[in-house]
Amino acid sequence: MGDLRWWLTLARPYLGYFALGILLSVVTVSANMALLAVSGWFLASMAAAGLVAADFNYFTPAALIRGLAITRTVGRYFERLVSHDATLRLLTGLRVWFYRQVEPLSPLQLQGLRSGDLLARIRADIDTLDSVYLRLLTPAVVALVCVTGAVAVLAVYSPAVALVDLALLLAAGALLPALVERLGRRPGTEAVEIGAALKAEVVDAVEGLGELTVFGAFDERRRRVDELGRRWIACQARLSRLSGLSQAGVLVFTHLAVLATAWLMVPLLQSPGVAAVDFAPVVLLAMGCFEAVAQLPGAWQALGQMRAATRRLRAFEALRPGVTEPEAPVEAPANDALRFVGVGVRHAPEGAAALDGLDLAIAPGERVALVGPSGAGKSTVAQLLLRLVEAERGTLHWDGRPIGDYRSEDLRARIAYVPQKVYLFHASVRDNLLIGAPEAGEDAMIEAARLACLHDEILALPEGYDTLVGEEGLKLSGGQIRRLGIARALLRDAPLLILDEPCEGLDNATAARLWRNLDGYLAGRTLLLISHHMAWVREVDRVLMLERGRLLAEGDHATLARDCTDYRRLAGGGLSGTSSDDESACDTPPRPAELSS
Ligand SMILES: Nc1ncnc2c1ncn2[C@@H]1O[C@H](COP(=O)(O)OP(=O)(O)OP(=O)(O)O)[C@@H](O)[C@H]1O
Repeated sequence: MGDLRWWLTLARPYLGYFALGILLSVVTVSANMALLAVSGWFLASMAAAGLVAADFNYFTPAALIRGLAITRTVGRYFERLVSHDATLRLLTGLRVWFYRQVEPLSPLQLQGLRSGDLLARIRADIDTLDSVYLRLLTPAVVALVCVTGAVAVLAVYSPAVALVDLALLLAAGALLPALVERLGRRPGTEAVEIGAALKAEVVDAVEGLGELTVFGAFDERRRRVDELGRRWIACQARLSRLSGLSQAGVLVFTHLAVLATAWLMVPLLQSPGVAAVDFAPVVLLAMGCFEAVAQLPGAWQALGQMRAATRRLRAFEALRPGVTEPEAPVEAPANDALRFVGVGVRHAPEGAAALDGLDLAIAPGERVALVGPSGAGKSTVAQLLLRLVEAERGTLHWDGRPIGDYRSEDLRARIAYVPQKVYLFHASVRDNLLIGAPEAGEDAMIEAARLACLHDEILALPEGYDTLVGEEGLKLSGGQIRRLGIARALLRDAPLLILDEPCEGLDNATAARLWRNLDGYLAGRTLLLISHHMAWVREVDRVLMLERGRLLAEGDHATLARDCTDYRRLAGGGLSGTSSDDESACDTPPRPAELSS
């Protein structure tokens, strides 16, 4: 009931269309029932008049029959038109609702969902819900109205006939659906869940096709897809069998009603007030009533699927955006003075802290490198600045104000970010470059590509800047993808540049060239470099070393390389003039305060 209320709230803007569609459905089904009854009466009356050679005005009933036939056809046409229109509007409304639930969520909150599963929710689950109107509400209202009307007409001839038919109609329109709903609940729920898992598995397998082939894991994955496919088909087969049986059940009740009505009508034909020609219309009307309930078992059978789809969609209602926007935001920051005071971040409520009381400061225009072992929390610092995660404790000040005072949009506008994994869209090189700066001109784009040491390689592609990069940049090398990500960020012309592992996949000569280009570009900008590439780290103003979410040491590269064992161990062979295994110089790492003093 709660789910139906939820659905009705979402469908409120379209209730007028639904009401019109249902009204047209009632008119169509009523016209059909009346057509059967009037035709029966007409044929019987014509036959009776023929037997006794009496005069019979057949013009009026013939006109009525024609009128009912036209009403039925035209009614069906407009009913389909209106109900399809209403359904498509509802689909749009549901998709917009779903998008509104997902949009404020951080990409990190959606990471737990497989992309195929998200696709299944936005497509198949929403499609399932559109049938609440077509398959559930409309047949239920039509059955209620038409059966009430028809039984009232039957009662005029014989209360006994009306009662018996009502009982059989209840059996076909209420008892049978309840039974079918009970039996269809489990396969219906499973069909939705297994269908979604199947989509997710197939999308995952296609995305990881390269790895599966190289590691010889393709057959195992195919076996899993086959298994899910088999289970899904089994659910569908059970649902189809149930659907066939329920339709057969409606037919059985229809024929029982015809037999019972005929059996009860025969003795009544002797009584005054009932004419012999009434036999055919009463029996045909009793039969026609079942058209109104015929769809109900199927509708109730789909209830299990509808409930499962609703549950999967409503799961998003419980998700709150990971980052809250201020009610009264202040002006965007004027500079990039950043100060972390005791900042703690946890990616999952029950998970370990990614940042655990981090204290650090970055001055506007400073070039800072964030180093530390894997999992130390370096990327989390970038995610905090990008407002993808929120600190659970401590404060992060930006231009002297807590970060939560600003609109996320304003902060992101100040940042050019190259993530650890650069994502390329299946579009041209140009489109991928312009994502962060759609207004940028051709010259600015080429300049950014030059700075990222990519321009010549783009020109060598078959269609230069118009070459399609393929799914996730399949047609480019790892180093090219990374430099495209860098060029895209540089084109944004933002005052704070955050580079997360920018040298990954680059040879030393290209990395050196790239740094020389960046050196000029960075004038007047702030750089936060997250890197294990010592050739770049040694060039920045200050190195901040993190470990387990805390600042372990800070200073310039030379000082750290001289005084800090952990830094030397981390830098490994990247330190010239310092032996990485000479650990005697700094047995206990200097505290940040000692180093910066
Ligand atoms: N989306 C996430 N959900 C749950 N835990 C996460 C998530 N992202 C990071 N973590 C955890 O937070 C901690 C810090 O991760 P982070 O990515 O910031 O480390 P890092 O220093 O950048 O590591 P690397 O050098 O390997 O990129 C790690 O323990 C990691 O497992």
